Amino acid sequence: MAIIEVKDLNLYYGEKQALKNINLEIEKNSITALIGPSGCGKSTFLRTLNRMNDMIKDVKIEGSVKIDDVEIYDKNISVEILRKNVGMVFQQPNPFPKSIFENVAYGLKIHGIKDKSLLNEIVETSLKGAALWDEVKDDLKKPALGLSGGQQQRLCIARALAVSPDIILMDEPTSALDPISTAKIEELILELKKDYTIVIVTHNMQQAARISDKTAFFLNGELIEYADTEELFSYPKDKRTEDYITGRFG
Ligand SMILES: Nc1ncnc2c1ncn2[C@@H]1O[C@H](COP(=O)(O)OP(=O)(O)OP(=O)(O)O)[C@@H](O)[C@H]1O
Repeated sequence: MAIIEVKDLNLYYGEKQALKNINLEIEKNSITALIGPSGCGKSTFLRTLNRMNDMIKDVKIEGSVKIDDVEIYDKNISVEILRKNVGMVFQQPNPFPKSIFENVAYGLKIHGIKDKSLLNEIVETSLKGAALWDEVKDDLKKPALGLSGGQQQRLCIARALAVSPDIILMDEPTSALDPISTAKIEELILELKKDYTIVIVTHNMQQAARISDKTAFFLNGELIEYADTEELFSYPKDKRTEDYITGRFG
C-alpha cells in the first residue's frame, strides 16, 4: 500500500509556479530518489510532504497530499504531529549547540518525555539506529559541534529517529560530506529502509542508482518520469530523462 499519495499537486511562490500537477505514490519501506537539474522543484516537492513550505511567505498549494490516507493539508491537521511522523534531514548537518545527548533527546523532551531512564534508552536506540553509538557512547555529554561533518549528519539522523517517525525526508544529505562519510550514510539509509520510508533529494545520480528503489525525475516543476530506479536509468521512457541521466544537461 502507498504510504504517500500525491494528487494534482501545484505549488506557487507568489506568481511563480514551482510544482506543476504532480501525481505520485510512494510505497512503505522504500527509498525514493528525487533527481533533476538545479531549480526544478525537488526540494520544494520534498518540503510539501511535511508542510515545511507553510513557513514560506506567499506560498499557495493546490491538490492533495495524503499520508497513511490522511489529507495533510486539511485545516484540522496538527503540523507538529505531522512533522513528528515525517522527519527531515538537511543538506548541512545542523546539530544544536548542545551536547550529543541533548541533541537526540531534544524532540523527546518537546513531546513531554521526562523520564530519565526512558530518555537514556531512546537516545541509545536512536544513536544505534543511526550507526553512531559506538563512536560516541563515551562522549554523550560532549558538544555535538565537536563531531566530524559525517558524524554530525548521523547525529541529525538519530535526532530524527528519536521521535519515531514513519517517513524520513532527506534533502541532499551527503552533498557536504567526503566520500567515506557519504558511503557510511548510504549504507545507513539502506539499513533504515527496513523500518522507515525514505524520500531523498540527490544531485548524485550514482547515489540514486545505488540506494533507491524508485526514482522521480523533475524538470521545470514537472514530474517527467517516475519508475523503478533500474528501469529509469537503463530504459528511460522520456527523451528528457535520457538527456539528463546521460549528462547532456543539468
Ligand atoms: N522560498 C522561495 N521563494 C520563492 N521562490 C522559491 C523559493 N524556494 C524555491 N524557489 C524557486 O522555486 C523553484 C524550485 O526550487 P527548488 O529549491 O525546489 O529546486 P531544486 O530542484 O531543489 O533545486 P536545487 O537542486 O538547486 O536545490 C526555483 O525556481 C526556485 O528559485
